[in-house]
Amino acid sequence: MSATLSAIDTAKFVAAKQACTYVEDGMRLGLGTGSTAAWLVRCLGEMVEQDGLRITGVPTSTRTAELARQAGIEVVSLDEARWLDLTIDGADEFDGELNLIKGGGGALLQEKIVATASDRMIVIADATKKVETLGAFPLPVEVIPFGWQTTKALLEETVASLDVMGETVTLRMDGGDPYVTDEGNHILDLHLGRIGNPRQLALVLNQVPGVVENGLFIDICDIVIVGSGDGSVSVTDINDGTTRTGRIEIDEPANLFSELD
Ligand SMILES: O=C(CO)[C@H](O)[C@H](O)COP(=O)(O)O
Repeated sequence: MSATLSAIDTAKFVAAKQACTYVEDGMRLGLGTGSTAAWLVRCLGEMVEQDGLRITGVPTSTRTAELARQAGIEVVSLDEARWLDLTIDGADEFDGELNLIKGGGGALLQEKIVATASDRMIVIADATKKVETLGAFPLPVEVIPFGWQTTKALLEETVASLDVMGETVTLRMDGGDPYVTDEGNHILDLHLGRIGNPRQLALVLNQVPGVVENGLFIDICDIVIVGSGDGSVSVTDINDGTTRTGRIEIDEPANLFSELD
């Protein structure tokens, strides 16, 4: 096992480390899902173990719940926590207004509920997630299994007016079977290329019968932390319009790294 992190893992790690500076003793935290959020959970676990940090975490997926428990973080349900101080999560894309596409990992429903139930949401990402206009990443839409083909046809009709080309709506697969979310639903990915008006689209999609939730996060994210492979970070806060830069000293996260293999 190499002890050196790749540039992309370093970027995710330093973004997660920077996000940890927002975490205070006693906080109730929403814990995101995905490879970047996994770094966060490992970093928080280290703070719990080594610094005696006391936090409770509400995971946004069974995967994150398992990881958080392994890391020694006290896990509670959202119904137990009711309201959260902060949610930290990854994203598939973010734009200049800090609107997001999420759900590449299939956890968009719990992620949106948890982030919305938080005083603040911080997104941690590497620079590849920043876009001028959302939509190059296929937009995930969670739909109930009943009548999903009808829902797919209605979604195709809905997005037809957006002037998109080709097969625009595809059922996400897991091996040979439809992907099943933690809530027992399926995911339809919308290949739009460009989303001119994400705010409007988010509202329209949720009007289609069978749609449970879509992966557009509008006015939910407060701060985006972008990490880079050289250890630098940039922090953009939508509330005061500032972007600050800094650097995280990377002391080899050997104990964290070992859990990746
Ligand atoms: O929305 C998500 C899961 O549903 C993830 O946050 C998103 O897919 C980013 O994942 P990663 O950090 O692995 O790139």
